[in-house]
Amino acid sequence: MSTAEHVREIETAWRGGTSGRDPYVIQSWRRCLDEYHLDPAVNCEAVILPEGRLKEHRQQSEELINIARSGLERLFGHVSGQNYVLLLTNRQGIAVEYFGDPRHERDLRKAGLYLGADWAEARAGTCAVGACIATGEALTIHQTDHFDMTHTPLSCTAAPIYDTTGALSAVLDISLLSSPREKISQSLARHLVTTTTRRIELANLMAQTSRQWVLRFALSPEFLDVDPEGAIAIDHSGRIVGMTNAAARMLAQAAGLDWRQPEMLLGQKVSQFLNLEVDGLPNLTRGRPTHERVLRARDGRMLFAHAIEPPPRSRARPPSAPLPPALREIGQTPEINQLLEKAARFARTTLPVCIHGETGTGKEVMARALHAASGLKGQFVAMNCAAIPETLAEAELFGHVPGAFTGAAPKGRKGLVEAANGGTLFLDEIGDMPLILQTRLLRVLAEQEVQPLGGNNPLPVQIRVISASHRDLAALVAEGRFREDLYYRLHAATLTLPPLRERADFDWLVERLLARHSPTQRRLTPAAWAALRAHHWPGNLRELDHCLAAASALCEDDEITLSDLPETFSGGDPDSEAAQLRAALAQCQGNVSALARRLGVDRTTVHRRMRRLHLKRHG
Ligand SMILES: Nc1ncnc2c1ncn2[C@@H]1O[C@H](COP(=O)(O)OP(=O)(O)OP(=O)(O)O)[C@@H](O)[C@H]1O
Repeated sequence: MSTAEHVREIETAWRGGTSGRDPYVIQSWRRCLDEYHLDPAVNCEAVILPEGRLKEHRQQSEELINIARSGLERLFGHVSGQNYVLLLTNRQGIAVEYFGDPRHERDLRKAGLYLGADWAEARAGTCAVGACIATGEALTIHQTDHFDMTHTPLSCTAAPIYDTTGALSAVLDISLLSSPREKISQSLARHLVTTTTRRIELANLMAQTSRQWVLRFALSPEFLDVDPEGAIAIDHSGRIVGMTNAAARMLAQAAGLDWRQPEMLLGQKVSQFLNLEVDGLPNLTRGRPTHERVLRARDGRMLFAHAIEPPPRSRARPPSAPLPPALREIGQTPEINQLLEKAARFARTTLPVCIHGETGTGKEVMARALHAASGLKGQFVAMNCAAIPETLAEAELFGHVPGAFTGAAPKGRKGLVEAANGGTLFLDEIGDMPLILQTRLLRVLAEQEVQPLGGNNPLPVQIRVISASHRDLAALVAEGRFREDLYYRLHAATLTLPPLRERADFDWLVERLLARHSPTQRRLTPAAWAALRAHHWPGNLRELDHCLAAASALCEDDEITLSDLPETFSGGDPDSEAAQLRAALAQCQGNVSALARRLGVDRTTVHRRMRRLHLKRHG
């Protein structure tokens, strides 16, 4: 088909002319023209994200990739030798996992059948991943079904993967660079992807469920125990707390509801949908023959069911779930790990969290990680209470209506509280918040609504507040400079970050920050390592970050030496006792015994001097 013919066909279909295409193809063409304003006459190359952005997307999808991997490997095994490529994309349409024949890597990359490819409909036009995200259904976009002529050689089949709350979380796509002309040739591909996504969802439900019953079901008894169609997680009171997409469709059909409204299903009693009470679950376990484990849905359909009992609660602490990826980035010691496990538990709640720690210890980084791990859909909005003059802070936080005060924005302005609606409001240096603002903030938190300055209509808001301070807030309360009621409201949960000088993962942090600042792999010489380890780090991670950024900028080859470090390390005042001792320590590569031998004193003397001069011990 020529480009002109293709464009003509799209235009005819857009005007409502008859077409032999599947309705979902026509609907996607319409979206491309009406919503994304794409032009079918203009060819666009496949978009592949740069390494850094791909890494972010992969980190966010890490848990899913791990659960999906064995299903993907198995599927790739089935189709190997037939030139199929598998892509797992996130819900934005970015390919975060890829299985393809390395011999065709160049062609696959060019066609966008590659890791990091962006298959969002708004950018790629009609394509299987994009249409699957838009419709939530499995489908095939075959050759000239594609909107953009760049993609018309391809045949792509995609199926959605839903999380246990019924939200679309990923798409599995199986594609061919070249395929037979008939679209029907891809029905087996469609069957394979839907089977795989169903199994991935089942595996995900099992992985997410530890304290609930799981009810698996099938329409016929033969495959019930080995390959069920769907599954539901049920809590001890008989309410549905998780489900696969096939289960959501079954439940919705049973009650005459729409499966696309999972909120109508989650939290409901299972007895609303099936002739089953929670007490009946033990009768559906494996101990009973499959053909006797029969249930009837409220619409009269018969189902075969398999109930899996929650594992008994052991007295010992259960092994902790893997940390959300955003939190894993923060540190590596057993102490930090304990803190991160605590943070992961807080992240799953809406409790206000107060983060303590000296300046630069990573309080904002922790707040952002908590937000990322919370799954909240709204934004992360930060305000530094110490940086904004008292006169402006009120309007900044709560917004204002037009003409609310002299100098107000003519159209009014949305405040940070409103911007954070549905997300997280991070209040840094909360101890510096003026008392009048504390009173207003308390009212917003108590009433869950905000009234912009000069306005009469309060707006309902749902925000999660994370606050941080390097000051002793309890002391500020005692001095009457911080409201006691606000203090208790913000301190539902607390996290305290250790100063850098106390962190045993210092070397790990240095390596990570170095990688962040050096495009190429850079090493530190032993003397530079020793100088860094010996430093007292009053500015904590921020100071370390800046120090390594400066050293990376100065360093001309792939080795950072003592002279690349800021002057304080190589001894700004070479005659000062601290500088001399630091330099001598660095020359001995941080080894206190070696230094003691060299100075002709014993080790305790060296240690005493180091303590006095705030020098840190090697390692
Ligand atoms: N876990 C970490 N790994 C690497 N870098 C980090 C980590 N935590 C913080 N940093 C870096 O340290 C610097 C300071 O972090 P952040 O702003 O979160 O600290 P803070 O405690 O909020 O500071 P302040 O008390 O001044 O508000 C930033 O450059 C950040 O990138």
